[in-house]
Amino acid sequence: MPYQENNMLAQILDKAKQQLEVNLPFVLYRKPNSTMVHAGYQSTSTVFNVNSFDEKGFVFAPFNSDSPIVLLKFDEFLEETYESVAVDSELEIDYPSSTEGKEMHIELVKKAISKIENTNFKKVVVSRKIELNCTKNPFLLFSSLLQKYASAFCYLWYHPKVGMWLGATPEILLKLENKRLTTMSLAGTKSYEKDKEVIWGTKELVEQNLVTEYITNALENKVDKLLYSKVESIRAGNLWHLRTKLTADIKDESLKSILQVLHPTPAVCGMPKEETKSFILEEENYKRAYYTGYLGELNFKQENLRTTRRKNTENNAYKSLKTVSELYVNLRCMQLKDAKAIIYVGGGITKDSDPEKEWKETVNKSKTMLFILNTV
Ligand SMILES: C=C(O[C@H]1C=CC=C(C(=O)O)[C@@H]1O)C(=O)O
Repeated sequence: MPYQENNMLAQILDKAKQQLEVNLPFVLYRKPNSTMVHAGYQSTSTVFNVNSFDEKGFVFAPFNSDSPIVLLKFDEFLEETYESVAVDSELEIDYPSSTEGKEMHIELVKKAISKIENTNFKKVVVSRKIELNCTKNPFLLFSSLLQKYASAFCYLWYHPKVGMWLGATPEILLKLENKRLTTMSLAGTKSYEKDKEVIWGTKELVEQNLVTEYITNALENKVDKLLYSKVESIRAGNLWHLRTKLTADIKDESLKSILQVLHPTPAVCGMPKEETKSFILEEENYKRAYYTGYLGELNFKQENLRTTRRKNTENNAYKSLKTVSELYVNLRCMQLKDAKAIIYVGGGITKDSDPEKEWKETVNKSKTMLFILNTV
């Protein structure tokens, strides 16, 4: 059944449509496991950049620093909740049997494996893009994402001078509430199969552990009280991933310095960071742009209503303001451009990678966006 637009979001969507008609920037987004859509609209087409990370707004950052880190400054901000409807989330779709780009991707994976065997590389994430004709309404695509991927961060982002992007990412880069930091190490992929338990192999366990190791080292001198959750399997649409949640208190460090060491993590780049990044920039056959960058709220003010423990006080609640940044890694995303949808997908390569399986993994990852394109 074709996807119907959600009436409860009429105001937010109408305003975004008006922005698009006159080429003005906006972003619509929904956080994981929430039914509230946030919408920010900018009233000029200026491209604002992030430099100090003390700026406030919605940040949209590329994988590499050759594209600007864009900041949407909201002149109007709306929020609306919607009702989620039960959807068939089995994501059974026929992937178009195209093997376009297969040879090239397999060559790239083999090169990455050879680098790991012959140099100090431990892991490198290589990726590709898939271009499809698409004239679908972006607002319908976004509304569909909301219903299909409840546990993802879903967004539709537009700036006339940068482009239009849409995604449903399972990965948080960081959340910083005053000095309290939350991040995650997410890696390792298996297909989701109904009623079947996921069984992880050594390749995925090692691959994910490298990300945890990297984050630990990166944060070592910058935080206190670093704590880890146990490694858990989390579902993201038609896939399973391995995840460890990390929390800490940052020392006297700026958000900028934390981001400098975290981004790009080996969930999207590799180990060692600079060498694997150069490999990606030289050897991948296209430009990632904002895929594997990050996006989200920068320095939002949140009101905290705290209740004091003292009894018999009339005024026993007080308000405090905290500064919150919540940034997600731009994965399971696509760009809408010139009547095309460009889907971006990649995977972590280690010494145990099998090129054919790595190809299949990118095919499976592309289904997150393909499912939306095929059902709207
Ligand atoms: C690079 C991607 O996923 C990353 C996140 C989770 C699992 C991954 C993996 O198993 O390779 C990747 O590191 C992508 O979806 O394009």
